[in-house]
Amino acid sequence: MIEMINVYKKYPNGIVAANGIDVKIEQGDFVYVVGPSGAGKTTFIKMMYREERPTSGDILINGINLATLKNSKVPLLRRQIGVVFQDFKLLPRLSVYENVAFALEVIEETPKVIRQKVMDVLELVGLKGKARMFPTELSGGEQQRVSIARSIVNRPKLVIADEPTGNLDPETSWEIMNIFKEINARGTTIIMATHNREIVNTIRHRVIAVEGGLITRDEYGGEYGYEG
Ligand SMILES: Nc1ncnc2c1ncn2[C@@H]1O[C@H](COP(=O)(O)OP(=O)(O)OP(=O)(O)O)[C@@H](O)[C@H]1O
Repeated sequence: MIEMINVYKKYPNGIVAANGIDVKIEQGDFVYVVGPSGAGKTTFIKMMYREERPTSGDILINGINLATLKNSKVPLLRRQIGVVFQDFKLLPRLSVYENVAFALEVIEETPKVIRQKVMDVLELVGLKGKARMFPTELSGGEQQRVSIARSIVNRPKLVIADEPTGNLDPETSWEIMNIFKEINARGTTIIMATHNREIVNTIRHRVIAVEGGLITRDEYGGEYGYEG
């Protein structure tokens, strides 16, 4: 379970990107975070994996308070949270297999366990046959599949995605959504910031709307509700 209590975030330039956010997200929820550009969506989700620290307030993830968590404990936290970005952030010199294995190797898994886990997730995302290829040899959709495989290889209970379909064509975006659906069906919480109105209005889930650093709407099965 994730809980934010009166979370406030002011950047050094004086911009307030979170202005007293209170929210609870239960294990297994699927949440879209929507809102206009500059509303504070990325800040909201960055605070959930401690990419940003709140200026004040508490952020509890399964009992761990991210507001006070020591920097030395952040790598351990990150292994429990999968993160997916709009621009994939794959390592260009590593193969598909190595990009995914990298996340496991840092926790000193045995080669046999690594191989099994990597091939299992590559199968889940439909890329088992492309394990030896390099990111530049893949389509955008395939690169996003690798990035999703990497995010779930440690079997995190939470996957956070910031505009995961932002660089993809509509058909590929639906395919990527199917993978998130599969991950969510296994009990993993998904928190996804998105500008994709069609997806939000078609595959209905909880919608948290952020505007001016505040949650202005929080609705199960809600609509996208913005023009942009
Ligand atoms: N590192 C930073 N330093 C200073 N200001 C920042 C920083 N990151 C974001 N901001 C500001 O905080 C506000 C919220 O930004 P944020 O990226 O969270 O919005 P967003 O809703 O994700 O926008 P978009 O949909 O365009 O990605 C904006 O005014 C932005 O300029």
